Amino acid sequence: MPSWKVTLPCTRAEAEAIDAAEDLGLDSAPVLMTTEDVEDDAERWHLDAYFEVEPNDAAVAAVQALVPSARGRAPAIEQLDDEDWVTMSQAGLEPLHVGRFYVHTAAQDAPPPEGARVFRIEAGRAFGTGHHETTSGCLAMLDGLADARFTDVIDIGTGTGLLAFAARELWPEARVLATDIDPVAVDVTRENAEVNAVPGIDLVVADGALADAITDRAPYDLLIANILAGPLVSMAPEVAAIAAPHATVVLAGLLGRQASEVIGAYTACGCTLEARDDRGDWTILRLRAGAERYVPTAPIDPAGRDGWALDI
Ligand SMILES: C[S@@+](CC[C@H](N)C(=O)[O-])C[C@H]1O[C@@H](n2cnc3c(N)ncnc32)[C@H](O)[C@@H]1O
Repeated sequence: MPSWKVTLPCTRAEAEAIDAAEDLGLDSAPVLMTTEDVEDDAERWHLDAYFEVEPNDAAVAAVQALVPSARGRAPAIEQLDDEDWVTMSQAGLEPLHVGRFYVHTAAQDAPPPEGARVFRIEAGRAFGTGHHETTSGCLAMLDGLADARFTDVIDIGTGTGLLAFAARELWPEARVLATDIDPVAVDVTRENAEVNAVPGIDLVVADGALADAITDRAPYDLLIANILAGPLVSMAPEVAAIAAPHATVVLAGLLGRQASEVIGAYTACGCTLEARDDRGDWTILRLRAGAERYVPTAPIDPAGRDGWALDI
């Protein structure tokens, strides 16, 4: 999770021109947020850039370059603890209504729409209040599959658990396994499952899809992974290998310009593209696994995955 913040004042025009997922050409891409501050009846704006690692001089310079009006001003650089980030990222988030799902955080208590399945999601130290385009896009994609029948579901990179909970709601008979590389996310998912009275979510801390706890219960007929383009590409053979013939695969976390590379990686493992939803800079893909179970052509070594650092 992001843990450093670089702040600079900016103008409204600069704020409006800044894109949250702007590619600054850095190894560690920041999340950018612009905020309007009202002080003494005057309109002021500032830019916050959240980094997962301490920003170096090049990273700070890249942020400064976004706001020429702040030339000569020293940026405020602050280290955040996880709770600070979470509080900030949840503050002001409006409840979200996607298909039959209504998602809110503890900060909002407006009455939900009648008939909606309500999830109160605390991100804790994990990702996924539903407000990111990737999460809401996956929710919409799952909601659109409500008439399908699935018996074995896996949510790889579950974050707060929200997508696994939606799957549980849509397919009450299915076995649902939620995994994350981050043990904190698994704890947060367990807590959220309790708060929302979501039964029967099995949880595993695992990197990718190679762990015995995952492969032992393969194949899965619905696979969901909202991670990032690099890991999605390098994980394609292991994800395809746990998919049942004709399984549905929902992928997110990729930018639109990365879609062809991700689609190519899964096509090479027997999948075909069925649907694509572009939301802002982000793209959600739905693919169908091949008619026969995919067998990787070479043994997969997670330590040998080479796509992780790719800026594709
Ligand atoms: C963008 S968040 C998505 C969270 C949630 N599924 C959602 O849609 O809101 C990506 C999650 O994937 C997890 N992750 C990253 N790399 C992973 C890997 N190799 N294996 C499993 N999970 C991974 C991260 O810890 C994080 O919780």
